[in-house]
Amino acid sequence: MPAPVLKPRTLYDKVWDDHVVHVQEDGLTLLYIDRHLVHEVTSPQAFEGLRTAGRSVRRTDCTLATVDHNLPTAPRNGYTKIEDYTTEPDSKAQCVALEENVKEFGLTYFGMRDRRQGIVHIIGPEQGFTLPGITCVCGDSHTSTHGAFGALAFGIGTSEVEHVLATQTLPQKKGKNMRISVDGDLHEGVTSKDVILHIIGVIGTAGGTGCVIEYAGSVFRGFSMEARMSVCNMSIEAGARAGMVTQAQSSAGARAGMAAPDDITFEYLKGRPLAPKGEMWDRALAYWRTLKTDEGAMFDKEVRINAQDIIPTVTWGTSPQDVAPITGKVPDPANIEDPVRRKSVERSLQYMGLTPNTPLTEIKIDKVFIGSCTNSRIEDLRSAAKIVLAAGPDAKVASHVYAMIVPGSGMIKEQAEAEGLDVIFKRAGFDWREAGCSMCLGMNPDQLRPQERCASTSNRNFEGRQGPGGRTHLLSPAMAAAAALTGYLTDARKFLGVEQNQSTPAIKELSASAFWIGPEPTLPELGAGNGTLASSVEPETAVLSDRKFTTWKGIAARLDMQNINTDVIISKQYLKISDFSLLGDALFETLRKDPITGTPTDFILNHPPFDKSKILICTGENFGCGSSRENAPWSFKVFGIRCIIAPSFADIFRSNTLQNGMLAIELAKEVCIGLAEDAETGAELEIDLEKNEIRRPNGQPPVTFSIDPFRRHCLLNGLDNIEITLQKADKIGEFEERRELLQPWLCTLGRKGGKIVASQGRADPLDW
Ligand SMILES: CC(C)[C@H](C(=O)O)[C@@H](O)C(=O)O
Ligand code: SF4
Repeated sequence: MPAPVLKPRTLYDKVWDDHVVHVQEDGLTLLYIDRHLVHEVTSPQAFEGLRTAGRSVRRTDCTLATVDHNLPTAPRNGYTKIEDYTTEPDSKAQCVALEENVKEFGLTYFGMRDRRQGIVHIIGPEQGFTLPGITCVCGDSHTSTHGAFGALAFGIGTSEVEHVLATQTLPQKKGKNMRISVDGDLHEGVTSKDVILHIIGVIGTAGGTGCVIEYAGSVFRGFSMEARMSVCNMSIEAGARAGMVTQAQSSAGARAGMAAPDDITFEYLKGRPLAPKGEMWDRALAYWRTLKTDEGAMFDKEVRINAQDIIPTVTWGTSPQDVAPITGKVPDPANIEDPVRRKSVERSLQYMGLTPNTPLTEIKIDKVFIGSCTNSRIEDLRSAAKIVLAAGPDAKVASHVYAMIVPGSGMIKEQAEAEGLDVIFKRAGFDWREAGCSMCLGMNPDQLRPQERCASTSNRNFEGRQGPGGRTHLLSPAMAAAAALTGYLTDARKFLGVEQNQSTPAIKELSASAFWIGPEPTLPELGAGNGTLASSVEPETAVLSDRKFTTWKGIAARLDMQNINTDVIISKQYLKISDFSLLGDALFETLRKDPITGTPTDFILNHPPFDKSKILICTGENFGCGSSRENAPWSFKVFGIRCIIAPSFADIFRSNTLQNGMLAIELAKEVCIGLAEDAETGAELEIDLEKNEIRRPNGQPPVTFSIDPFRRHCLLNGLDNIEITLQKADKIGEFEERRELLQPWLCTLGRKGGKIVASQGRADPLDW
C-alpha cells in the first residue's frame, strides 16, 4: 500500500496537532497547555473558583506567577512586604490576594523583592520558561509575545485561567492561518516597533481576527529574539490572538535562509535557568529543529510588505492602526471622502488635541514612557541610551518633559545597571524606575493627567488608557528617547546622522480601513453633556455566577462602531475592584461620561428606554478586541445585557462571554443592520438558543444563528466546563505520560517536587 500523503502543515498546525488531548465530533479540541503564566489582575476569581469547588492546581510545575500590573515603580529599598509598598487599597488587595493564593496552591512566585519579578511576558522568556513548540497561556492578551519562540501562545480570560489551573487543558476551536512576510532591507534607524506599527497600519486592527499570524521573511529572520518578541507582542493589536515567527518565504517565492525557531532562538535560550540542560537540551534541540512550516502549506490569508516602505512610525490617533511616518503630518479629515471615516478621524483628533496637517515633528509632548511588555527589554534600553549618547554628553531631557524608564524585570534592571545605562539616563534627567507594567495602562500610580501627551513605547493608545483624558503616541524606544530630548515627536535618525527619507506610497494607504462604519455613528460628542447616566439594571452580582442561557428578551441598543476594544468597554480601574455591582455603571464609562467634566454624554445607554437594554447590536466588526479582561462581559451582564450581536468578535472576548452564560452572536453585517433598525424603534427582540433564532417584532421572519454546538449545550444546561473536562481526566493523564516520554524537558521543572524554587530577597537566582 502506498504511504499516505501528508498534507503540508504550517508551524501553527504542527504545534496544535502535538497538543491534542481529544477532539469532539464538532471539531472542538481539548488542547494541552504546557506553560501557564499568572498575574494578579486576572487570577483572583480563578483561584476563588478553585477554592469553592475544592479543586487544586493540576500542574504546579508548569505554572509561574508574578506581580506586575499594580505594583508601583518607586524605589523598593526598605520595603519587605507588598502591602506596605502598594498603598492604593484596590491594588494592594489584588497583590496580597495573589501572594495568598500562590502560597495556598503551592505555586512558584516571583514577588516584589525577587530580582526575577517583572512583566509576565518578559519573565517567561527571560527564565527559559517559554520554549519552542509549546502551548503557553496567560490571563493576558499580550501572551502572543511568546510566539517569537515558535510557540503557540495566546491570551485567555479569567474563567479559562481557572480551567487551565484545574485541568492543564483548554477546549479550543482552531483558528485560521495567516502569513505576513516582510522582505528586503530595512532602512537604517528603522526598528522592530516601526515594522509592527506599519503592519497594523496596513492590515488594520481587525486584520488578523480569527487567525494565528505567522511572521515570515528576511526581516524577521534577521531580527534578534527581543525584536521578534516586540513584533509578536502586538499581534493582538493586529486582531490576532497569537503570532509566531516562522520559516520564511521571500517575496520572490523562493525559500531562503533558515527556519525560526532557529539558531538565534536556541542561542537566546541556552543556559537560561529553566531551559533544558545537557542531554535534555540535545533532545529538545532535535525536536525544535523540526518546527517549521512545510513547503506548500496553505494560508487562509497572506500579506506581503516591502521592508523599504517602512520608516520610523508613530500613532496620531486613538487606535493602534492610526499610524503615520514621522516625516508625515496629522491627517486632514477634509481630505477623507468616506463621511464615516471622516467623523472618526475628527473625533480622534479632537480627543488627541491635534490640528489637521500639523507636521508630526511639531507635536509637543509632556511625558515619555519607555517600558511595557513591548519595549522594556535590554535591547530597547540600549537603543534608547544610544540616542541619548549620540546627542552628546550634555544632552538633557527637555525642561517641560517628565521621562521615565521602567525596565521589564528586575533582571533587566540589573543588566542595564551593569552596563551603565542607568547612569546615561539619569545624567540626562530620565527617571530610572523599578520593574512593572507601569504607565502602559496605569493601574499603579504612574498615570497621565487629563490632556497630557505622552510618547510611549507601549502597545495601546486607546482613549484614557494611560490615564483619563491622557493622550498617547506609540513609537519605538529610540523615538521615545529622541522625543524626550527635544520635547517634540522627533525622527530619531536625526541623532544618528542617518538620512531621513520621506513617506512611501504604502504608508499613504495606512488609514484606509475605517474605524467607524454605518450611517450615523452613535458615539457622543466629546464635551456634550445632555444625557442622564443610567444606573445598572441588575444591581445584584449574583447574576455573574449564572451560566445558563435559554431565551432572552428585551429591547436592544444600536452601536455603529468598529473595533470596540475592551478598554473602552471597561476601564482599567475597574479591573481591581472587588464590588462587582459597580461594573454595570462602569460599562462604557469613557463613552458615557465626558472624560474631563464627568458629565453624562448622549451615549445611547444613557437614554431611556435604552438605559434598560438587554441586548446590544453592534454593526461594526471586531467587537471586544484588545485586552483579555473578563470584566468586559461581566460589566455587560451586571448592566443587564446578556446578548451581543455583531458581524465579528475578537476571539478572547467571544470565549469570555460564552463562559459567563452570555451569547456573542455573529451575523452578516446587513443582518446586523436590519436588526439594529428594528431595535431603534424600541421594540423587543427575543433570542431563543433552543431554536437558534432571534424573533423580531412586527411579524417579520426570525433570523437564525449558529453557535458552536458544545458551547450551546453548556449554555442551555448551565454546565461547568471544568467539570466536563475533568470527565476526560484519563485522556489528560495519558497525554501527560506521552509528553513525559517524548518531551521530558517540559516536565523537568517537576523534578524538584514540582516547584521552581523561589529566591528570597534579591539574591542570585538559585540553580534549579
Ligand atoms: C490586565 C489584562 C487583562 C490586560 C490584557 O489582557 O491585556 C492588560 O495587560 C492590558 O494590557 O490591558
Ligand atoms: S500591555 Fe501593558 S499592562 Fe498589559 S501586560 Fe503588557 S505591559 Fe502589562
